[in-house]
Amino acid sequence: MTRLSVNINKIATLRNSRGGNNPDLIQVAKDCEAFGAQGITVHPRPDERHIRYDDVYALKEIVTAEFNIEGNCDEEKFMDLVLAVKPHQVTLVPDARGQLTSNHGWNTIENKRYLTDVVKAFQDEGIRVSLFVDPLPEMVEAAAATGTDRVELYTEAYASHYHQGIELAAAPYIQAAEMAQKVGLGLNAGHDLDLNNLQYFARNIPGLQEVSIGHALVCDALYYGLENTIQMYLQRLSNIPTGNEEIPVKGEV
Ligand SMILES: CC(=O)[C@@H](O)[C@H](O)COP(=O)(O)O
Ligand SMILES: NCC(=O)COP(=O)(O)O
Repeated sequence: MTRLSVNINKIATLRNSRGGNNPDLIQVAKDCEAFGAQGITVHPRPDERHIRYDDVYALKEIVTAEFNIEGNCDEEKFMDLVLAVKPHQVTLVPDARGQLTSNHGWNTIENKRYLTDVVKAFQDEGIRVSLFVDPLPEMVEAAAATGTDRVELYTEAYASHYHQGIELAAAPYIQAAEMAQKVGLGLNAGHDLDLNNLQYFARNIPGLQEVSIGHALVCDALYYGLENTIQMYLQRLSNIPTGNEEIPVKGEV
């Protein structure tokens, strides 16, 4: 079954908006796990607009499910943080400092040499590496040459076009996923996935191991409550026909 990693960035956004500790990010992470989340994802950005670097150290002490840290390895502080915290997984995202949110994947062809070195630095510390990429088979194929364990498909285009034609919206992701299988990469996905678009995606993308979902899930929790909402997302990921079992991946840590 595709695993659900809950991104708690927006919990930190709400907390920071008043300068106190409400909502308590650490307690929310514990509760997300208790409610069924199979992972916790955070994306500490250089401006610490939501997740602060200190949060990551505190979360490391309490997260018992998969801990996934996202960020840009161009930032030395991010590299140092991840190598110190040693999460289960690091997802490398080529975001510039001023971006509102993540909006593109790596050019794994142009950045092959650089990413190869970075991937090794994390793998040498026992950290699984996932590269955030657009749903382009050539970017997936080139990602494999860096030695990465997985790629994460950037799903904003799927979410944006889902309503105009679901098969057409999913087609590039199926092709990218088939390339991932061909080159022996594990497969994650994320960005703008929600209760409406998730089930079709999970049922039709071969080898999908993990989705990380935050913004829509936190918005849904305002109406349905956090426990209910996590259960609703897990329900979208359950009863997936076999054939989407986790694929053992070379170098998987
Ligand atoms: C990499 C990705 O697509 C998202 O996880 C992103 O990290 C969300 O960041 P914000 O929560 O800052 O929009
Ligand atoms: N990698 C995607 C993620 O962690 C959450 O993205 P979103 O659901 O907040 O768009």
